[in-house]
Amino acid sequence: DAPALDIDPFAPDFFEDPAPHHAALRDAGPAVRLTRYDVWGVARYEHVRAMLFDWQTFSSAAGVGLQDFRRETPWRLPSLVLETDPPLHDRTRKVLGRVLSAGALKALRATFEREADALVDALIERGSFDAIPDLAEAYPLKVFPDAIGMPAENRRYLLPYGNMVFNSFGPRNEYFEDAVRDAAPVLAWVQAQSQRDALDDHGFGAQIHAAVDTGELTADEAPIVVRSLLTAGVDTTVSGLGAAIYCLARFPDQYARLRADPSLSKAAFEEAVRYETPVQTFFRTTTRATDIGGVAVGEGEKVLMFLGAANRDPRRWERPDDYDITRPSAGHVGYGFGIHLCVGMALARLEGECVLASLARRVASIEITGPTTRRYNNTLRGLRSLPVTIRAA
Ligand code: HEM
Ligand SMILES: O=C(O)c1ccc(C2CC2)cc1
Repeated sequence: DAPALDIDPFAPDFFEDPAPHHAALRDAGPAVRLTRYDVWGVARYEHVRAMLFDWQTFSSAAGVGLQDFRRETPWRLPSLVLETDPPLHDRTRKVLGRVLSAGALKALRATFEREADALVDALIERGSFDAIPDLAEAYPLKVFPDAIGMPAENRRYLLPYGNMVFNSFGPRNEYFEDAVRDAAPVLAWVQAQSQRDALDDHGFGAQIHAAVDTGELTADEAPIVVRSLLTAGVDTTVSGLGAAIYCLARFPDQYARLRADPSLSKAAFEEAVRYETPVQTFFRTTTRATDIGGVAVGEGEKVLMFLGAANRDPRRWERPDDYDITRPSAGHVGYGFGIHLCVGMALARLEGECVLASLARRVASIEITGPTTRRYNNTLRGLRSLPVTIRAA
């Protein structure tokens, strides 16, 4: 019968070094029974990619976490994009896709570049700092809430809220319990911040609420669609930027290549997203009996997609464990694929490109000069601390 493993993908030894567990999962078969949670796990690139494209068989509407919304009350009101299937998904995604389109973001490029240069110059003055709070967190927390149209105060709730939600996709373990301990003020703030009157007239928030005036969204839906940006728009790019800085600090030959050609900053960010896969896992729920690479899977089963394992699958990637900024990393599943492909991808890439280009032009070297500690979260992969010393170019 089906291959089975007793691993726990939501535990410290998995978080600290997923590689051996990912290899065991890929090698055990196309789909593996995760006996600890009584769900399926899929880790090979070929099958993860196929699942992402087959939304009819592998649905998001029962939630993309371990919780099955058909059987349990969701921890929060479900997202109207992430946790829906067509046709509802089509309507809400169309609004977000327009607001966050590469064309819409052109107007932000100059601001994003200026903010990156200002932050990097200030960090050069300091010389030594912690690249996670002082750079990976500081930059998205400055540019993204501005782009949404949020007031300057109260941005401190964005990270705690993201931490809760990304933990809520996993089991109700200590990481979830710790994250939701004092949730009330944060949840109240998110609800208030998503309302039309809490957002300035020009940002992404106002543009989403304007879809009510055109009848594309109802007045009740708009705040939930805005909530999607508050949820997914910060903690993800924090992890992505942290991953990129960590890669460039660990692999100085790659940083030297970037220094020689700052136009490689977009590729360097993308390869970090493949290499570290900031969003490690998501679930789907089967809508019918099916098979994954010949392994029979029943109807109503939760299937965990290991995006991080797929992005290191030797069946798909040459030298998968090398961080190589000249590799063609197109096709990685770090942003998902198919109808739920990350709608904020262009924004994330713009942030990554701006920060890495500023570093490439202004900073001669990035050295890790203290102990790194990892953040434990049920979905997000990232460091808690990355002490570095940088030298001006
Ligand atoms: C490096 C940064 C990011 C990574 C790695 C990332 C990753 C992902 C992944 C893997 C998905 C697919 C989820 C699924 O298939 O169930 C996704 C969807 C999504 N992302 Fe991103 N994301 C990033 C940045 C952003 C940003 C900056 C925003 C908002 C501005 C955003 C908003 C969303 C939304 C709303 C969805 C749901 C789309 C849908 O279901 O149609 N993400 N992201
Ligand atoms: O719509 C949402 O609330 C939402 C929450 C988390 C994500 C993760 C994948 C980045 C995406 C969307």
